[in-house]
Amino acid sequence: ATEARGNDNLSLPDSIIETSRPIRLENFSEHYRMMSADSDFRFSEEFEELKHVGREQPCSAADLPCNRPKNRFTNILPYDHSRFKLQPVDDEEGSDYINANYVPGYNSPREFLVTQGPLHSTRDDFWRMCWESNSRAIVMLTRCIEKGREKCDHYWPYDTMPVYYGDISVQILNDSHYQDWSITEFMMCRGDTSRVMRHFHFTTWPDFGVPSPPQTLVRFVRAFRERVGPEQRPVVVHCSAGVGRSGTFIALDRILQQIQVTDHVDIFGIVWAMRKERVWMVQTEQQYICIHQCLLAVLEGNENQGPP
Ligand SMILES: CCc1ccc(NS(=O)(=O)O)cc1
Repeated sequence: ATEARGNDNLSLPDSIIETSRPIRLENFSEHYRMMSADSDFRFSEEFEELKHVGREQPCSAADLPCNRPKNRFTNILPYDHSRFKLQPVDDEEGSDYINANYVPGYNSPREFLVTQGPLHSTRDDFWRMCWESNSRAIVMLTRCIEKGREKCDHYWPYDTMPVYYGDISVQILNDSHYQDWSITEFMMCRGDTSRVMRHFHFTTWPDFGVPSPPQTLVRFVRAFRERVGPEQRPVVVHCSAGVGRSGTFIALDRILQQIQVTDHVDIFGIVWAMRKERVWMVQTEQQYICIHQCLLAVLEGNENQGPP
């Protein structure tokens, strides 16, 4: 059985602390049974070992007085080393700042640009990030309002009239609605250049929770990945804080591609690598377990079971 491992000495470099725990796919079902026994005892232990990963890294740009109002949550700040930098505007202090980090995926070490749900005051910066990063896809994993609270600004047009966000115009070209998500195509224009940006909006994922049933998330990741290939452009991913649901989505996307080509999976290592780049990626233990449940459903061939 996997003994509880890890160390209490948090100053040890990653090279000494284990940063990966690969599991053979043929053993995954037994691994899940063992980890979930006794009320998820070993899942709790393993998730706890991720608690401090990355937390020693500075967030000095986020902490500048001119940038503090740009953060939706005061305790969810981007690490300096992996943050996305907007093209600075003249000598305007903080004009390169947005609460967003590059996070690795299966296809690239900077495959995803993970960010908070834009504020009304930062939505122009959000579109500038989409443009300046050369992204062609946005994954949104929250509703704008949940339980009466604003989780994200409605940063895109309500109808097919073009809307300017700073010097970028956005116009809805078409949209498709499904039970748990919608897919919209925008035309983005800046100066004489125009691009198509696709928006994948998952609408039934409760904050701090998990999709129910987990298979719904598997189906969404598949719907996303069959439309967005492994191209060399970052995918913008956000929820409200840009950590819990965003990290869970990225972990599953990476795993579903990896199991096509290898006979093992390292969920612990994937979450470790994400947390080195952005705080709290996969925020709750239930989200960590959900990733395992999604993989189990795929391996057991019932990813299409449960409510359609
Ligand atoms: C405490 C700040 C905070 C708010 C919301 C979330 N959830 S989310 O990252 O899935 O949007 C995570 C953290």
